[in-house]
Amino acid sequence: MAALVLFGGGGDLAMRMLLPSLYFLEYDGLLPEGLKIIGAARSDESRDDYVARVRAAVEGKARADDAWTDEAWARLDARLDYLPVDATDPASLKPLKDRVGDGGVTSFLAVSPSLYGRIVTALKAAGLAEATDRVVLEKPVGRDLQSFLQIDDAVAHAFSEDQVFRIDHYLGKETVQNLIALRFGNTIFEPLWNSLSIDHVQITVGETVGVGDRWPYYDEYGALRDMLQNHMLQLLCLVAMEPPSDLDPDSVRNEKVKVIRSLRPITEHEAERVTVRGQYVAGTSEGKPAKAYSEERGQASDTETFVAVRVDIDNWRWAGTPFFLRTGKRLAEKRTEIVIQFKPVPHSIFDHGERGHIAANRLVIELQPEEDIALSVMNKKPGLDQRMQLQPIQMSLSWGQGDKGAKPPRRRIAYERLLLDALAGDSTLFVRRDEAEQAWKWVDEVSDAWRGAAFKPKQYAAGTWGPQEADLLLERGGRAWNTGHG
Ligand SMILES: NC(=O)C1=CN([C@@H]2O[C@H](COP(=O)(O)OP(=O)(O)OC[C@H]3O[C@@H](n4cnc5c(N)ncnc54)[C@H](OP(=O)(O)O)[C@@H]3O)[C@@H](O)[C@H]2O)C=CC1
Ligand SMILES: O=C1O[C@H](COP(=O)(O)O)[C@@H](O)[C@H](O)[C@H]1O
Repeated sequence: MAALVLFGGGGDLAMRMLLPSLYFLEYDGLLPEGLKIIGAARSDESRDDYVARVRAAVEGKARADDAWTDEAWARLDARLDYLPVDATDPASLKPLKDRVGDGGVTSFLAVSPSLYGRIVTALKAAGLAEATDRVVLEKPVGRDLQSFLQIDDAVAHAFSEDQVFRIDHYLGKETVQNLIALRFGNTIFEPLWNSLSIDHVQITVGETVGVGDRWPYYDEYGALRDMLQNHMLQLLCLVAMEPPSDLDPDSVRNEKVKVIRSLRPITEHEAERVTVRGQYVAGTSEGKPAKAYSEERGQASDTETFVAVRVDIDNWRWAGTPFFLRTGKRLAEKRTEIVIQFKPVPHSIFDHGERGHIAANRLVIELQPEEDIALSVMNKKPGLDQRMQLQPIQMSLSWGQGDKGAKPPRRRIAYERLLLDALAGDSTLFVRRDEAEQAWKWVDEVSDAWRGAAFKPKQYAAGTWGPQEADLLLERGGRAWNTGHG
């Protein structure tokens, strides 16, 4: 690959995530030799000004991680360039094509998704969609199935599927990949990984931030389309999928798509029982007063900033084991976790009141703020009590704690893994067209059900875990959201 072109290379995503990731890859000596990195946007900015902005964006992050060296920066600086282009206009792309030559270009579209269709068409016309070229698309691709198909048809007209890399940055997170290792690198979990042993699964992505300046985008999408359609369904797929026969991109994605196709549709009639929509009102977030969403937006809105759903997967492995998903802005904590709640023992031999209580085993896969996998098991309390007393203990399977005293590995930005894979042409951790299509189909059904049932968001105070209906969603089945850490 001769060049990586960041369309929208001066924007928020590029400056906060992509360019720092590229610096860290450079620091670790992982970028392909000779790769040029070109920022491309409409602003008439000089190379020097652009590079100075990149340095300002990268240096603080790298120093905070104790990973800044002048040598690594000099190597990245030597690769960097900037070209003012309107990516929707083939004529404007001509100088870029001349600059990168024929050695293969990866075009990363860090621009508004509304431009994707026109940009890929222009890339093809400008000779930047040849067999050796690739395109990386940020989420969200589309706002519903119809708009997704419209954009993706244009993409398919310019690039073949193996040249297309649809990013879901959650798939680049270390613990998400560790989930694959846990499930398929060990024998002990697989026999238990089904509805015979697992009572239910919870997936929580809690954020403390509000929508803030992003509301023009967010108000059109809401939590269902911004988070559930992509990140949360991807996590669900990795928990629920059958073992793929190998780690080939298509083997893994074939299994994921089967899961999405097995999601039980949510009907208008069911919407109230199995889904919760919420929107934050004023409250206290991380010790500070927080405005209501409608105040941030400047007027009332029916967009949900919180969603919780009971998802049933209609297949042999998961029949009878619900998956509960919840995500929202301005929640009580920034916490992302997957909880595998095992069934209780069928009969307790320690049944002497509270002291003999047996908590069912629980596997907690924490992605944020810490990265850890912890299994809770019951254990005997040490001592000579006549009646044996039990206590739950947490067994941490954390990857960082292997060598005692050794510095844990630097926590990588998810985009590091994904950029490296896109440059190498490995699409295992990217979303295939049919996966995105099926996910939009299911999400459209949820959205239609909400519309049909005139289902408005319930209010919740900023700094809480969402509307109380989200608790009821589990309480109805005698369950509760995980509140412990681990
Ligand atoms: N920011 C984030 O945290 C996240 C962003 N995303 C996605 O990433 C993408 C980019 O988001 P974000 O960085 O926030 O957006 P920004 O608005 O900050 O940046 C967009 C960039 O696109 C450039 N641009 C606009 N039109 C054109 C054009 N015709 N040709 C070339 N460049 C153009 C703009 O520069 P100029 O005006 O100079 O052309 C600007 O640099 C979106 O798809 C978003 O949904 C996804 C997840 C998180
Ligand atoms: O894609 C998105 O993800 C972020 C949350 O990402 P995380 O890695 O910090 O968990 C979310 O804030 C944003 O709304 C959404 O577009």
